[in-house]
Amino acid sequence: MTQPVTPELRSWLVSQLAAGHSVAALRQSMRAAGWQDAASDAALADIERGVGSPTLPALPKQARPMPGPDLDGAPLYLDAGDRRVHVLHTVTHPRVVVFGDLLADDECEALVAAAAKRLARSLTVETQTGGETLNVDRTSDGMFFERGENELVARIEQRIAHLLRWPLTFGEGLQVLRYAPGAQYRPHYDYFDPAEPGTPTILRRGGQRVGTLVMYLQEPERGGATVFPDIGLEVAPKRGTAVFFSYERPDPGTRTLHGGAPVLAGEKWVATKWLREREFT
Ligand SMILES: O=C(O)CCC(=O)C(=O)O
Ligand SMILES: [Fe+2]
Repeated sequence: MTQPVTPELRSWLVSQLAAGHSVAALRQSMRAAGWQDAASDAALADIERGVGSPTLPALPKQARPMPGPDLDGAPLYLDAGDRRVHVLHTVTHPRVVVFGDLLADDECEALVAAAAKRLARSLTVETQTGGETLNVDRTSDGMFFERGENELVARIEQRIAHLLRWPLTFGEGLQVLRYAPGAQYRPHYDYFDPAEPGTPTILRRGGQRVGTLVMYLQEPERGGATVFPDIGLEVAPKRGTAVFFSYERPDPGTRTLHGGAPVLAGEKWVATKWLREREFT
């Protein structure tokens, strides 16, 4: 006999997910409350897919959990667990939020230093082997940290999970990019293009990307804004500041086209955190 999944249970699950609880934690609480795993899994799977079922009325579209800060009451500051973050600028469609003081200067410097070592090594390897094909759309150099790789990375990931109310385990590892003068990242979407043949394989690791946080670690002297051509927004790459945006479906209609404008002088460093629909493994 399968237990019925009531609309109340469903909305409770949605709110718990939105509050940042992991699917694993919810499954455990449901088991403790006497739910059969099959019933929990069915409810969670339906919510993750954002669809209804015969026993489960479909949720209104806006109820699908998405990452994002709690802007109720138009706060000027947000509690990110271990840090008070400034709300500098918001856009509703697409959802864009610019945060000030998300990272301390010494955190930015330490991330750059740790990434620089790895970047230097990977550049050497590439020169020796002939390297990967040059991507003309992105002329920056990049590396990835493992999730929770060191104390600093773990602390920043925890802060982001708190601020954006999205489980830490749904995030990809932090990516660090360095833009030398002249380097840029042409406008693109961060979601995986459903029309690309490789996309189904990529999606097995945690579903689509649904949100992006670009954190500025080192500011160039000129240039290097993060630009959103569809909405005429340019975010200055100020150290410690970050821009967040989300996209509830992999579609240009989300107006999340964005890029890194060419750096005109100096060096720009950013760290990007991409958020997936589900646990990223
Ligand atoms: O460097 C920037 O301003 C944008 C970076 C970006 O779009 C990305 O990492 O996906
Ligand atoms: Fe991007």
